[in-house]
Amino acid sequence: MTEAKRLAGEKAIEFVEDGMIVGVGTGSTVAFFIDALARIRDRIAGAVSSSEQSTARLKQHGIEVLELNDTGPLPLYVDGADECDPHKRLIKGGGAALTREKIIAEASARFVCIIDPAKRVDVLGRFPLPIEVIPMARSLVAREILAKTGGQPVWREGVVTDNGNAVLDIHHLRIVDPVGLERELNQIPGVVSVGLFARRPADVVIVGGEPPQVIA
Ligand SMILES: O=C[C@H](O)[C@H](O)[C@H](O)COP(=O)(O)O
Repeated sequence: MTEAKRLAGEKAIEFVEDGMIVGVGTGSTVAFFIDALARIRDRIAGAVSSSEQSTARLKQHGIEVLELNDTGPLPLYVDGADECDPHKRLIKGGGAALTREKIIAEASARFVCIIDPAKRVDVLGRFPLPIEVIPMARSLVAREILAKTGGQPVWREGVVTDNGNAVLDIHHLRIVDPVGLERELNQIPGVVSVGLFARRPADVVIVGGEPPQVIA
């Protein structure tokens, strides 16, 4: 799968145009994108990063990292996913970076999602759904989710997000209405963000392979 991730990450470079500020996601697939971006760093105006991990890699490559508050809307966001359905709706957050990823996806005109073929599913939910929560609300949110969805919340113990919060992973969900579930879970007090990208799905999905498949 590593090779498929590399092929997807490198293909996404074709969406980068001269002078762009590029939104950059998080994860092992995005790492290949960042490495490819480094080869054209003189042609871009900088990057907005979704995590401390990606910021470190961007800076190692000499790519300037800018603040979203300073850049305003972005033309392009490139990020991976843990699952992707046929409508380009996603589960994200396996690396606990979901909140900043969601913010940058929302701020971007075009969201290009880069995945390996194993991430494709017909119905979302095989991958446990990550939820970022305010630490003091962890048990409350877990109880509400159990009651509302029947899914099994599991605390990702020891993990603290870049925003200082906790993560719950919801197992055993079969997500037939991703937009509705995203809306419902977002309303529970203490939820910071939900790793469902359904209201704002990807615009383009690149599936790594020889050759990569571009689904627009
Ligand atoms: O929080 C992490 C992100 O949502 C990642 O984009 C996602 O987990 C996919 O990561 P990877 O490319 O390592 O499979």
